[in-house]
Amino acid sequence: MTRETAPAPVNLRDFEPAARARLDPAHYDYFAGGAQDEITVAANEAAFRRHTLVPRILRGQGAPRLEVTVLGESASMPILLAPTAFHRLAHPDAERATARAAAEAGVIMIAAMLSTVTIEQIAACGAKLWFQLYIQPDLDFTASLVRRAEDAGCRALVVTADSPALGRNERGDRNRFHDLPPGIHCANMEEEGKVRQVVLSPDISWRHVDWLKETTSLPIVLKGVLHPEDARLAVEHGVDGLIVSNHGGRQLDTVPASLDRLPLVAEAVGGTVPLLLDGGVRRGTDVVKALALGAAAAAIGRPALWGLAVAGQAGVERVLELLRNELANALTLCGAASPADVTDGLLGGVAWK
Ligand SMILES: Cc1cc2nc3c(=O)[nH]c(=O)nc-3n(C[C@H](O)[C@H](O)[C@H](O)COP(=O)(O)O)c2cc1C
Ligand SMILES: O=C(O)C(=O)c1ccccc1
Repeated sequence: MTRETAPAPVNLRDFEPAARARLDPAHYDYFAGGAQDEITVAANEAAFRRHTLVPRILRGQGAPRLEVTVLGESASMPILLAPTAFHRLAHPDAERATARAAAEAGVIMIAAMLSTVTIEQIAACGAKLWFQLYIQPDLDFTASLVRRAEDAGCRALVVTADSPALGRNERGDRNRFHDLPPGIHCANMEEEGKVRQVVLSPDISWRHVDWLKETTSLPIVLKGVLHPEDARLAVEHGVDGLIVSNHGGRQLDTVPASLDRLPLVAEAVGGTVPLLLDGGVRRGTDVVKALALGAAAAAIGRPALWGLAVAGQAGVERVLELLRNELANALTLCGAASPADVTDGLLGGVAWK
């Protein structure tokens, strides 16, 4: 028997080839790719595979409850949508489809500053939102973006700190993909009919974090923390949460897997601020491992884009539903009643290096 249509995706990884079949190859490469040799891209997923889980038995805990509260915001499960740029490349409904899916699933969406519809349009879709910011050297402009995010109802600011320059994506070079296609632009950067250039500035420093704290009363989450000393500095500077992240392997290549940095960062902050983890999260068991190593929640980047490319809002919803079901099943099989019930006692160590 020959199949006339591809089988429906049954897990997050299945969404990638399905998305690839629908996307312009240059756009697929932009989403999938990482810096240079993509060693860090591979390391992120590999790190989850190395860690083992040792379930507890006969705990009679019933079906697990998945709800969590992160920085005062409740969510239906400990999974967020990581900020990713340019959703319009994946689907005409763009970030609106992603936000509607997040609203439906009850998860927090971290809306990227470089979205292809405005933060106000995203906010109208009903999801719990945090706003991701690349601090621009023009602080008046940055402050105006912060005001817009506040006014739109965003409940935290996620400051991406791992991007003093853009990483080197050679797939983009090969494809000569350096500009957005006509009709697609960074909607938040539009001013009087012109679109401002985005600056990833090597001048951004802790001074800017201090400035931002004076500028907004929203909680500030620093994204891209890998060094325990930076985690300590972040707490000293009054940051409210950290995302342990290597930007999905898209910035400096040969950086270690974010999961492998999580225990060091957790030790450095000693429970003073909540930690989130992104990079390579593809399975419910990955989320359990992130929680066991000290994260309050995990975020997914590319899988949501694959869902968006395959079926718009419904595709992102399906990605979240699959991950939710896997997480519930993994927690049940671990004998854990809730995310808070997950400790490093469930970890069996690293199986191989
Ligand atoms: C296509 C794409 C665009 C991204 N754009 C941004 C961005 O604008 N700002 C940001 O802080 N991180 C950005 N990221 C990084 C994600 O927030 C996240 O750290 C990463 O995707 C997590 O890894 P994963 O894709 O393996 O889940 C982007 C990632 C991808 C794949
Ligand atoms: O692609 C990315 O990962 C990203 O963060 C970015 C940064 C600047 C411009 C476009 C995307």
